[in-house]
Amino acid sequence: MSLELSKPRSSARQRLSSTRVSSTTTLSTSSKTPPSRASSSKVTLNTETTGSPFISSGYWTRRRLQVQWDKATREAGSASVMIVNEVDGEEVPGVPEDFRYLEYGYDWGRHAPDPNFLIGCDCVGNCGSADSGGCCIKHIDSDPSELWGFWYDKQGLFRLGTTHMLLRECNVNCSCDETCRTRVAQKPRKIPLQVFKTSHCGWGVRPAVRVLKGTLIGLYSGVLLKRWEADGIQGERKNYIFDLDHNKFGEEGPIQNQYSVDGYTKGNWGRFINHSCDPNMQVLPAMFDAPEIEKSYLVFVATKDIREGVELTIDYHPNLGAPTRGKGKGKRKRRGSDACMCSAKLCRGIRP
Ligand SMILES: C[S@@+](CC[C@H](N)C(=O)[O-])C[C@H]1O[C@@H](n2cnc3c(N)ncnc32)[C@H](O)[C@@H]1O
Repeated sequence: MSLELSKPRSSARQRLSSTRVSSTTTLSTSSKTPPSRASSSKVTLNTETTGSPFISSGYWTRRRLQVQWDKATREAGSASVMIVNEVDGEEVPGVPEDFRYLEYGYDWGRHAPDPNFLIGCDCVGNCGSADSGGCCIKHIDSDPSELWGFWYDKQGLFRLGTTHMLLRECNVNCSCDETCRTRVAQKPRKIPLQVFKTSHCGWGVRPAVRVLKGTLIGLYSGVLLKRWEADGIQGERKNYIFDLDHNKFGEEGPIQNQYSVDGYTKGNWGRFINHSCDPNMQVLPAMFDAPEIEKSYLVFVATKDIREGVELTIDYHPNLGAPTRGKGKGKRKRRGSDACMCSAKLCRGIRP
């Protein structure tokens, strides 16, 4: 999946590739089948939580995993994430035995940012209000893509179609207060979600309430790794790695300065987002607690009004262009390990 900030675009360019290119954020989807549950092959019937005969495998039971997620979301002050399966007997989504739910942000490890280098604003109160001083309405480095703030409307919805491809929010060094209109991605997630078993794409994510176009649904979380470390990861874990390879000029710079997010053993609901050729979300980078763009967050933004219960999806490879009927499911193969199983009318047929 990729994001390009150098050109004014209204949607993120996303791609799947094991060969990374500059200015991209990649979510690898190379495994043959949706990862199933934890590592142990022992299969037992579990009736612990619901009384129904869900198939349990390995360490995780539905109840154990749900308790962990409930605790983490509560502690983060976020809305709930429920595990739901109305399709078959698989009790839990595929997570490794040492999985830890991380609702918000990154496990920075050795790469913790230094907030002292964050540039703050001098606004008073709520940036953009008549008496704030208006310092946030300014160009930084004469670059319109860095126009500070105001890509959100008064309801905190992202103004889709603006040229801003970087959500630079106010931060700890700003003089404004918590009511500031630019602080949206950094706030706890408000939309309650379900991680649910889909009919064809393993587990996916859906909202438990209606979601308005422009809503920032939340952030992708995980362990921050140097890109060269992430490049060495193989197997199932590779499916949960996002490369943070966007930057202001669309150039990546040396690999030593590039990062990826590994959502495999630590992560949130974002690791279960499936691909669709006609998605209802896009991914944008957001900065607010790290001065380096290479360490920005990945934010899922609704690009349509989404009804309760409709699966949330992104295009893993939007730079392939819009699918057309001629190149869609009618003509391309939909079998095999790389078959796209999204139900879009204009499905490309092949999963990127
Ligand atoms: C990041 S994971 C998404 C969560 C995954 N469905 C699960 O159960 O854990 C990416 C994997 O989901 C599956 N997947 C996602 N979108 C798909 C699609 N449109 N068609 C088929 N499989 C898909 C593929 O197995 C892919 O490697």
